[in-house]
Amino acid sequence: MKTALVLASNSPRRRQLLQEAGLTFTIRPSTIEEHMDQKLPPSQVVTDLATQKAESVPKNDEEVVLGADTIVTVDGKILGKPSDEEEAFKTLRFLSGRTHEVFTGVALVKGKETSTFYSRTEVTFYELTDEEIMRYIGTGEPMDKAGAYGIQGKGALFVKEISGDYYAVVGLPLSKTVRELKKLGVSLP
Ligand SMILES: Cc1cn([C@H]2C[C@H](O)[C@@H](COP(=O)(O)OP(=O)(O)OP(=O)(O)O)O2)c(=O)[nH]c1=O
Repeated sequence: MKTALVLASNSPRRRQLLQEAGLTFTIRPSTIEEHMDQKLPPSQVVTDLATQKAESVPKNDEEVVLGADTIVTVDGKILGKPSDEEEAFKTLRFLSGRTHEVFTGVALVKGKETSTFYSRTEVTFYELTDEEIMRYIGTGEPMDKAGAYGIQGKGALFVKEISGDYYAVVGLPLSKTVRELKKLGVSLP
């Protein structure tokens, strides 16, 4: 019996990345409240949240459930999704002209076993003017994204340098995920 993949996510980006990789899967989004403990290391924050998401959805014995979480950190401060435009502005001001880290955690649940891994990517932004930030916020792009930007969208214009997995910044370390899924019996058709 082939193992089927379930994506425990509402994120259109995660869906699209897995589709583009050629995987077939069912979407069963998790509805957990995301609570982050700012005192924990970011790698643990993202793997914990990914685990909570993946373990919260129902599955059968032939299914592997994938949950993921992405956060941005700078100076030891964790930045999730902005709650409003003002917070998006403050976040982007904060990220302007400096290097931040993007952590994405992934959890894969099969039967009673949960395995996790994470990816860390460094992203450096050019100096941003207030006008540039305001114009960007006007596009609506920052509001559902960690760190208030999307590297796959107009946020790309802020990026001076990136070191690590681009796809992990978008929301899923794709090549690593496909490799780990293969070990659990989920393979490309
Ligand atoms: C930094 C960055 C984040 N993001 C997104 C990826 C994630 O979808 C989002 C962070 O929020 P998450 O809480 O990781 O995910 P989500 O709420 O969108 O989806 P779900 O919990 O149902 O899986 O930020 C981008 O799309 N581009 C970027 O450049």
